[in-house]
Amino acid sequence: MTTSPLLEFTDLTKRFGGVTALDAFSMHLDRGEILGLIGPNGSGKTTSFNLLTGIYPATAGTIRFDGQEITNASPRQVYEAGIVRTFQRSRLCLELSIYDNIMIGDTSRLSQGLWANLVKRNSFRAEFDASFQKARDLVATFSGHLADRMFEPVGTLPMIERRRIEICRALVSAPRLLLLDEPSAGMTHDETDQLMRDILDVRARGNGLSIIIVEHEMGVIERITDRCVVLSYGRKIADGTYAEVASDAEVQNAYLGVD
Ligand SMILES: Nc1ncnc2c1ncn2[C@@H]1O[C@H](COP(=O)(O)OP(=O)(O)OP(=O)(O)O)[C@@H](O)[C@H]1O
Repeated sequence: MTTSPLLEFTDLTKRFGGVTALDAFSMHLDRGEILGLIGPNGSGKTTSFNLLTGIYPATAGTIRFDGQEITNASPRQVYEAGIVRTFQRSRLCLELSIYDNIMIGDTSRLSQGLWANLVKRNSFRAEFDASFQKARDLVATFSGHLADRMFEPVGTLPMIERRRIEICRALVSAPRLLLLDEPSAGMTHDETDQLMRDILDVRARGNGLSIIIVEHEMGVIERITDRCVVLSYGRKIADGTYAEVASDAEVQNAYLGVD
């Protein structure tokens, strides 16, 4: 069994002109771990996700995933390595169905192009049925009644269900690392509570999934994370359990301006 970290940042640095968004940030994520990446506004959390997923190149430093260096890999290479993300703002196509939205996340879904599918109807049908079943099974693990509405447009669903669909879209490619960017944004307290249960369920189902969650709701972080890394002005200022980092003087100072 491999015990090396699944993910490692070493001295990861990103400058945008004169702004240092990440400053020699080093951290690791263990296999199967749920890690909270927290810090005040502008501390570099989203930039970390953007470097990890190939949206921006790093100015310096390295990213290793499962023993391979992936610094500056393209978004496609990152996806193929098994890293997927959800976004702060919903990226669902509201006019499209639940099924369509989920299958956008699975680029392995159909092996042939349009013309081959028109000619070879039977093999297309078999591939379609398998992909539909896969999406439906995944949705059913979150919500039985949603699984019966796979062809309804996502725009008719409440926020919690939309978030679930986004998570299903991320999970349909069977990733090893799920990045959640503020999953509670725009949801009520009760919806957030349900979503936390969903996330813990996803992890409990196993498959070795690891999760990094960026979240401003500290109740969420406290309840679902195994460990937290705290950023302030692009620098790591604490690394430990929620209880440890919450009682750290530098963390309290960064959040509250308390000395
Ligand atoms: N594309 C960009 N161009 C210029 N500056 C940027 C860019 N992206 C981020 N920054 C700057 O980098 C710093 C870190 O921003 P980042 O969005 O990573 O913070 P964050 O911790 O995710 O904040 P929030 O909690 O508000 O989402 C900020 O000063 C931000 O203004």
